[in-house]
This record gives sequence, C-alpha cells and structure tokens, in this order.
Amino acid sequence: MYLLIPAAGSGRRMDSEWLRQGTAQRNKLLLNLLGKPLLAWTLLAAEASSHISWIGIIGQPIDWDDFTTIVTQLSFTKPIHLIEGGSTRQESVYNGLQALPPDAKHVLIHDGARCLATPELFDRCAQAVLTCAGLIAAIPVKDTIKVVDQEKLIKSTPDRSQLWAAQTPQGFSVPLLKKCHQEGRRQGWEVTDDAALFEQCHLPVLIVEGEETNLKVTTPVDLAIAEFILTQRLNRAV
Ligand SMILES: Nc1ccn([C@@H]2O[C@H](COP(=O)(O)OP(=O)(O)OP(=O)(O)O)[C@@H](O)[C@H]2O)c(=O)n1
Ligand SMILES: C[C@](O)(CO)[C@H](O)COP(=O)(O)O
Repeated sequence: MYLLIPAAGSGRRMDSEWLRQGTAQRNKLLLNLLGKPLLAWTLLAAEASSHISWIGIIGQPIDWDDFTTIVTQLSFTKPIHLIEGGSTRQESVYNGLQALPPDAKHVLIHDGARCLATPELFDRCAQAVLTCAGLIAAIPVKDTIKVVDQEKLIKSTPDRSQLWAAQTPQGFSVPLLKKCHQEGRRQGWEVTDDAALFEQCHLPVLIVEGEETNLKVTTPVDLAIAEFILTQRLNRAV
C-alpha cells in the first residue's frame, strides 16, 4: 500500500514561541516529542504497519535535510521519497499524487501532524480501501455542536448522532482521487481534506472507526496531550 504524508504546513495555529524552541521558527513536525521529532512518531507507526510498503513525505524543501536526518537515524526499511509540498494541504496532496508510481492503484493519505495513529489503524484502513472507492478514519463527535452566524448567534444544533470527526488516514482509489483533485482545481474548490473532494464529485466515502487518541497536533495544548498519551503508551509497553 502506498502512503502519502502531508508534512509541508507552516503551523500557524501553533504558538510561535513554541515553534522556535530556542532556535529559528520551524515546521511544527520538527518539534520535540519525548526525545524525537513529532514526524518521527508518525513515520514509526507507518514503518510498523504490515500493509504500508511505500512512503512519500510531502514537505517544503527547506525541511528536507531535517526529514532526511530523521529517516536515516531511525533506520527505516521501507522506501521513503521526498515530494515538494504546495501552499495548501490540498496542493501538497495533489503534488503527492503526481509523484506516485504509475502502477499505484490505492493510496492512504495521513497527516504528518497526526503522530499518534497506530500501525493497527493504518492496517485497518489499508485493508478496507481495497474494497471501496474512498474511506476516512473518523470518530463520533462527543460535544454538542452549534452552527453559528457572524454575530456569534446560534443558528442550529445538528443531530449529534450524524456527526463524525474526520481524521486521517484517508484512503482512495488513485485514479478516482486524481480525477477529484483535477476537478477541484478546475472549479476552484478549497477543501481541508481529500474526502471533501470525493463528496463534491458525488462519490461515496466510507467511515472506518478511527482512534480517540489519533489527535492532530495543531496547538500547544495538543502537543502536551500527545506527550501524555505517548508516555502512557510507552510505559504500558515496558
Ligand atoms: N501547505 C500545506 C499545509 C499543511 N500540510 C500538512 O497537512 C497536515 C494537516 O495540516 P495542519 O495541521 O493544519 O498543519 P499546518 O498547516 O502546518 O497548521 P496551521 O493550519 O495551523 O498553519 C499537516 O501534517 C501539515 O504539515 C501540508 O502538507 N501542506
Ligand atoms: C485532514 C484532516 O486532518 C481531517 O481532520 C484535517 O482536515 C486537516 O486540516 P485542518 O485544516 O487542520 O483541519
């Protein structure tokens, strides 16, 4: 199974003081999490998955030396390719799709920032994508969600039983996802995940049970929570 890891973001929602960590401002995926860069944890889970056989890291060229160091230090056995990212996640994934080998039939896409996804989740998604056109890992929403207008007045309260929080991995048939991305570019659609392009093209996307711990490190609080979860996990493994 082919895996693309978008890792070309700028981490605007991560406080800039945190991003500096005493040096120049850098990609949040290079932040230290229990002695390793955040991205290393994501890659370790992909390496441990029994279904992933090819990994493409989509990054900005300025980070490539750091990414190469991570890969070298962790002695990965799977082939890892560096692909140039774009100015949005959508553009980065588009570039990733163009860089897949021509024989790639299915692909998983997983945010570098979701560094707590387990190898089992990768495997579950990799198996399921062989039987459907598109899927995403997701979990039921725990909060009551409000739709709000510009004046911060509540407009409605959607039925929670129909709400799921989207995660990654997201998996797709490569030719279909390429077509959806092309259509999105043609029509100027701006989306925050790949499933949204499938939806806009009226293609079905299946939900695969995600993981509550599979959070996306977006703000400093997320980094603290990730550290806590990872510590618990590592202690349990001892
Ligand atoms: N131009 C971009 C923007 C984002 N990403 C990646 O998409 C994933 C999800 O994005 P997010 O967490 O929002 O990361 P950032 O864009 O870095 O954060 P922010 O939105 O706070 O700036 C991350 O792994 C990020 O590196 C990417 O590959 N290319
Ligand atoms: C793909 C994603 O992780 C699903 O939750 C998410 O949409 C990434 O982008 P975001 O802008 O941080 O929501």
